[in-house]
Amino acid sequence: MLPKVNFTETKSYQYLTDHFIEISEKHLRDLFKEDPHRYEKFSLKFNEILLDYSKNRIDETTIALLIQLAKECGLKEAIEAMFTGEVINETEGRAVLHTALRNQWNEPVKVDGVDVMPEVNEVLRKMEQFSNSVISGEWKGYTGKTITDIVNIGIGGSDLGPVMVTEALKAYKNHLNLHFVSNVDGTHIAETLKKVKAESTLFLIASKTFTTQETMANAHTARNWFLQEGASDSDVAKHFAALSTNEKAVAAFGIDTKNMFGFWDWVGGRYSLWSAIGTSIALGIGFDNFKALLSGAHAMDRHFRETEFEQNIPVILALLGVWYNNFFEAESQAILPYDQYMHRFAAYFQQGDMESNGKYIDRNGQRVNYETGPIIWGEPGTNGQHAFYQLIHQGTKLIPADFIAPAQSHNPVGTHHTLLLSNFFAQTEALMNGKTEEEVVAELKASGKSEEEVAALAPFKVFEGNRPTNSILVKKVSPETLGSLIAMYEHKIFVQGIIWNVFSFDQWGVELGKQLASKILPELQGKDAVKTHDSSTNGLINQYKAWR
Ligand SMILES: O=P(O)(O)OC[C@H]1O[C@](O)(CO)[C@@H](O)[C@@H]1O
Repeated sequence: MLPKVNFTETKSYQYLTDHFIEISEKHLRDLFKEDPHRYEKFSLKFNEILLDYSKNRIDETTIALLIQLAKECGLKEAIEAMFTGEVINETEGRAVLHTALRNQWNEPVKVDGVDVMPEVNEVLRKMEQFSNSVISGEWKGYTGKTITDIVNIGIGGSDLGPVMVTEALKAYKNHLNLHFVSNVDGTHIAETLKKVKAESTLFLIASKTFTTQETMANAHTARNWFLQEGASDSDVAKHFAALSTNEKAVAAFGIDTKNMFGFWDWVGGRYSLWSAIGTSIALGIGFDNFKALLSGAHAMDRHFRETEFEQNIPVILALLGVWYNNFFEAESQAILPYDQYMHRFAAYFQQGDMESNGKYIDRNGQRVNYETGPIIWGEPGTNGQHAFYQLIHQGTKLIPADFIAPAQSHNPVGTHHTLLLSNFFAQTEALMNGKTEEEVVAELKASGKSEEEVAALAPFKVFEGNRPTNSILVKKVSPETLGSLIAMYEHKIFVQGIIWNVFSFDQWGVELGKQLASKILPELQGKDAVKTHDSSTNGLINQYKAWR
């Protein structure tokens, strides 16, 4: 069982409330002037990842109090409860063990007294065999041709992780073309099918439950297309595989369960890229690279479980997030990777974070009286700079941001990487220091502007600064480092869920829309005018029916 503490009733919260008044009046510029050792004090290194969190609106007391808060909320016990397979997803009655999927040291992990590692290793072995045989060309399609294209059909956690990872690790890609179909909008599958040939395409139907409406609709369309292209029912086995926990539904769909890669109910959808859901990753970058991704995540798991909170990267990131969310009242958190390959990283953690901690009921079943999960957003630098950074620099909202960049590029073309990184370093410095009125006036005068012009323009050119950032500099975006980075954010989300006292591993909030859609579907299919809803919903449905 997880602790169920209201963090706003702890002693450390009270101290933090007083301390906040003091810190909120200070400018980061001054904090750096007062203490020239901030970087040494507020940076951490783990393997080839450096976290510099010195450009945050904190001092040593802030960190000490936040750590005290984590302790008062029972974080240590909670971490152990997760790693040891306790049923911490209480509303669904499940353990939470994505860490077992990447448990490369193979220590036993027990669920209901049974070690899950033999089963985990067995699925990994099957994924290895399968991906090797498809990549090598040993696996043949129904006309005897080798496979050239993989189409992963899944949504949410059965799509976002594989998409994000295969994009981030594109530099490691082999000859197989990867396609991902998620949206139930027929355009997504139709446009994908235009690009592939039935005889050389392998469809992976990725769905934990194997009941998700979008995925099932796309899977049926793919199979119908496959049969229309000249293949027969008996050819389906060579071209369709399932990644799922639901053997019965897989068989009912017509996929040979020999081609099924299983996982377990203790793997949450948004934490499932490490499981059989990662088969498209293993196919696209090879099993050894997939294994390296798991190793990187495992290394971060050990760091998270074994390191004192003061040096614990996910814990520190989480506590900084709580500091801004609950004291500075920041509503969102930006994730800004200065790496084009990582262009889906923020989108991936929109599900990871917002589906986990976007909850207003606490673990006692009570409505919370404080803010929980932030809005996560972001785009890769430098594109973001030319889109929304204006608001981060001079807007009225405080947007704490994580800047992520690799020191080495996979594409060292001319001076591109140096240009990119000069922006990475410049942005966090600019956000921290800003530009004072004095500096602006001096600059305008030096450019030959009149007194009047200087006075008129100056307010627009001033940057308050004092905008907090984390800089996460990695050596290179390798499978190991990416694995560690993903696990780092997963654990950050876990820590915040513990402090906010929410259940981070269920997602009841996505059910209502699904329920209503299934009620509306037959109404759309019928001819009669719809009168069963409010006037807005009726009006919209009936106009749709008139226009379609
Ligand atoms: O893998 P499944 O069962 O198709 O579910 C897909 C997604 O749907 C959700 O349940 C809700 O969006 C996610 O948590 C999950 O990742």
